[in-house]
Amino acid sequence: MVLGLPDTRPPSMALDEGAVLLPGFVSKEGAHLLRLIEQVATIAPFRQMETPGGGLMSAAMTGCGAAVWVTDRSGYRYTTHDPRSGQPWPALPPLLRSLGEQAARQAGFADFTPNTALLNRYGPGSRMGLHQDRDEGETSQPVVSFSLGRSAVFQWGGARRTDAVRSIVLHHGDAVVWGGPARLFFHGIKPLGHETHPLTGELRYNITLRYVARAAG
Ligand SMILES: O=C(O)CCC(=O)C(=O)O
Ligand SMILES: [Fe+2]
Repeated sequence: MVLGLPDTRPPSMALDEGAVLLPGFVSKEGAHLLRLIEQVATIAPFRQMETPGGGLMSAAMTGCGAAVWVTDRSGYRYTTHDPRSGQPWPALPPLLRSLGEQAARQAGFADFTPNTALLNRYGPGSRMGLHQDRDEGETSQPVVSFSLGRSAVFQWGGARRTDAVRSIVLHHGDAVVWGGPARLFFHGIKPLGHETHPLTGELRYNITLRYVARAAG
């Protein structure tokens, strides 16, 4: 949290069956996680990817692990290699894997075996439209999301795009886990404003840990 105010939120808040907000779950490790992001980005830099429709994603993305989500004119998919460099994606740092497993366990998913971390970087005005995470080829494992730096408004919907959407502010160090009946629920991020965070300035980072069962080259 910013402004030095005490965080009065409970350690776990249910959003839906299978979906949990864990306020401050990684706040102690936040600075360390930001350094890990920097290390990944040295090898596989953040880039704004092209959508199948020809637009640009407003968040810049990269990732690490066995396979990473990419988008270009030919569609959405996971690849084992960074298309920019032709090299395998950087390895998934053990700390990330372990924090992901711990958050999942806390949310009731004891058997999470993450093999990828997608990294999103949002600047002022960056957003992520309402979507489902459905390219993993596997929905029996949850998605674990860590928020770092600037706060953002997370939109949490339901199984259908037209379901009501709740707005939840995610702060530095917060984790959200969704799996089971909520695994394919729609979610997104509203456009960021212009506040700053002591560790990241105007930027927000998000890490999602996932288990990917299918990937292209
Ligand atoms: O930035 C976030 O909190 C959500 C990111 C997300 O939904 C995704 O990467 O699929
Ligand atoms: Fe998502």
